[in-house]
Amino acid sequence: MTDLWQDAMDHAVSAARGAGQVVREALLEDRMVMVKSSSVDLVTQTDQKVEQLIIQSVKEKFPTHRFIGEESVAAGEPCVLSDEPTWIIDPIDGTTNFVHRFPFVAVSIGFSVNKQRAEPAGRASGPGQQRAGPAGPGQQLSRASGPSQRAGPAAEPLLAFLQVEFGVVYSCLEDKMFTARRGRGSFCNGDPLQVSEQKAIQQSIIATEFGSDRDPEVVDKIFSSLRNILCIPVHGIRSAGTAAINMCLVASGCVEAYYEIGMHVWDLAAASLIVSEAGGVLMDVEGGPFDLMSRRVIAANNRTIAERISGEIQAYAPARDDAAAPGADP
Ligand SMILES: O=P(O)(O)O[C@H]1[C@H](O)[C@@H](O)[C@H](O)[C@H](O)[C@@H]1O
Ligand SMILES: [Mg+2]
Ligand SMILES: [Mg+2]
Repeated sequence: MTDLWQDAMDHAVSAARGAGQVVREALLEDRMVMVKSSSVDLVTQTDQKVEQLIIQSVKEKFPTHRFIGEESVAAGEPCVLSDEPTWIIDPIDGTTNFVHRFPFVAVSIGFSVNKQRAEPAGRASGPGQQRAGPAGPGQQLSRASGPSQRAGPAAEPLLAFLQVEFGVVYSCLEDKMFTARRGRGSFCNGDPLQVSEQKAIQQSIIATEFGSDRDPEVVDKIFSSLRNILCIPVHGIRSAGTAAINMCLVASGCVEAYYEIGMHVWDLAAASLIVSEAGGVLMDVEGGPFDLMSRRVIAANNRTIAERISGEIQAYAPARDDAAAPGADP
C-alpha cells in the first residue's frame, strides 16, 4: 500500500537538519533581536529566515499543502487547521535561548491531516492515540552578539483534535533528531524512545516553562502551580527553555512530565506525537482531552502522574490559537 506521507516526513527531517545548520551558523554572528507580544517575547531575523526556508522548500514539493508557522502567524497569517495537509512549524523553539546562546534550541515541524474528533470529553490521550499579535517589522530591541561579545477550548462537548501524522524536533546544538510517525514509535537519531517507568510523582522530575506573559496575576498562577507541585514533593523542576525539547525529554524518559499554559500549537504539534508514540499521555491541564489549539498541555509518562499534576495546577485559559479563525469558539 502506498505510504502517502513518508516522502513528506523524509523532507521534514531534511528541512529541519538544514535549518539547524542555519541556526548554528547564526549563533556565530550578531543577531538582530526584536519583540512580539511583550518585551520578553523575542524574535530574530533568523527565526523569520528559517521559517521561510522551510516553507519554500515544502511548497516546491507539495504545492497544495498548507502552513501554520509561528512567525507567519505573528505577521498576520491565519492560524487555522482543516482536513488539508498542514505543516505546523516553529522555526526556532527556544528563541530566548538562541539569543543568549543557552544551548537548547530546536526546529519543530509537525504535520497534520484529517482532523479527528476525540472521545467524549474527560479521556486523556494515550499511547499512539493522538486525539485529538504581529511582529512584522518588530522594533529592534538590542543586538545579541556572537561568542566574543554578549545580546479555552472549543465550547462543544466533542473537541476536534488534530491527526498529527508525523513530528520532527531537531535539537540543533545537541544534534539530536527526534522523530515520530503515527503508530510507528518515536526515535532519537534512530534509537527508539520510551517514557520513564517511574510511577511515583514523589520520585519524579517535572518540567515546565514560565512563558513570556509577565502579567502579575498570570505570574501568581504560574508560581502557585509551581509551589503546589514542588511541595508534593517532587525530586525537581526543570526548564529547558523550549517546550519541544521539554516534551522530547519526557519521550526520552529523562523527565516524567511537562506542563505549561501559554505556549502555542507550533510548540506542541510535533512533540505531542513524539511523546504519545513513546508511550506517553497527553492531557489538558484540567484533566480533559488534550487540545492542540488550547495553549494548555500536560505531557506525562503515565496517566496517574498527569492527573496528579492536573490536580495541582491553578488553571487559566489564554485566548486559543484558533480564536481568530472564522466560526471559532473563543
Ligand atoms: O518563542 P519560542 O518559539 O522560543 O517558544 C517558547 C515560548 O516563547 C515560551 O513562551 C514558552 O514558554 C516555551 O518556552 C516555548 O518553547
Ligand atoms: Mg516555540
Ligand atoms: Mg519559535
